Amino acid sequence: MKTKFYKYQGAGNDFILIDHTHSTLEHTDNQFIEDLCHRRFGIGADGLMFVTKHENYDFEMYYFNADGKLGSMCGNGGRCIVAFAKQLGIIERETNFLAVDGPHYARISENGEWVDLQMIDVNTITKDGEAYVLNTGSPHYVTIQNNLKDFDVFSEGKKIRYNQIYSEKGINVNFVEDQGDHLFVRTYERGVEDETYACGTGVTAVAMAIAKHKNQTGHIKTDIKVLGGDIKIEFDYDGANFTNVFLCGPAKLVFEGEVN
Ligand SMILES: N[C@@H](CCC[C@H](N)C(=O)O)C(=O)O
Repeated sequence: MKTKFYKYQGAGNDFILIDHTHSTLEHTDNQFIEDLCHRRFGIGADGLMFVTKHENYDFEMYYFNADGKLGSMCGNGGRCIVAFAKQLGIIERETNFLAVDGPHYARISENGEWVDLQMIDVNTITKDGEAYVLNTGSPHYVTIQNNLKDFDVFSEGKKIRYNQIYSEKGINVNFVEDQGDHLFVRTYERGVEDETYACGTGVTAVAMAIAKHKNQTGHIKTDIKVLGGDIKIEFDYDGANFTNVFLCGPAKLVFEGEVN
């Protein structure tokens, strides 16, 4: 049987999307998902998502990392699945949907190519040496790095992700350089086990860590550059809790096709 798929990207974080609204998602073939995400032998993607029906929400998001395993929240994936739900006619320009970390509100721009996604509130940031560790739907490690353009994100990120503290559960590792009017961020992603062009929960974690680092409070807007484009983060921070958190950026259909 052939399965129709759609390929989306959000700031270069790319995903395979499959409409599964006709039936519930009871079994998943994790090897097949890994094969489809493979960049040489498959379609190629950082992850794969199913959109399914839900009684109390517009839809439910199921996200798998490129390794074929069920992931934690994917922010850029969340923005792409919202654009996909609009393409399928499930929603108009606003939605409330369910993901692995709970309900999310999102709104789509008039041209359909920019999605603002509300993320979970965060009230815990810990430190690991000079680095910040927090969960924005997925676990993140944030560390400041000078000359980030020339830094070996793959090797250094992998070392942290697989060190004694994090190797069992894994962690996404973000390196950030303050470039004045914006932050430049590069991320080593768990589940892809490589650097990706963008990580939505990652840049959200970075914006929060930098606000804490600089002792900023109030309504904070952060412009972020990643390898795949530009992302904006907004939240309120009272010195302890991050609320009204929005991850805003592009979400675009790249191509569609069928797999056997
Ligand atoms: N690319 C994602 C993060 C996806 C989750 C992650 N790889 C994990 O399971 O740890 C994003 O945009 O947030």
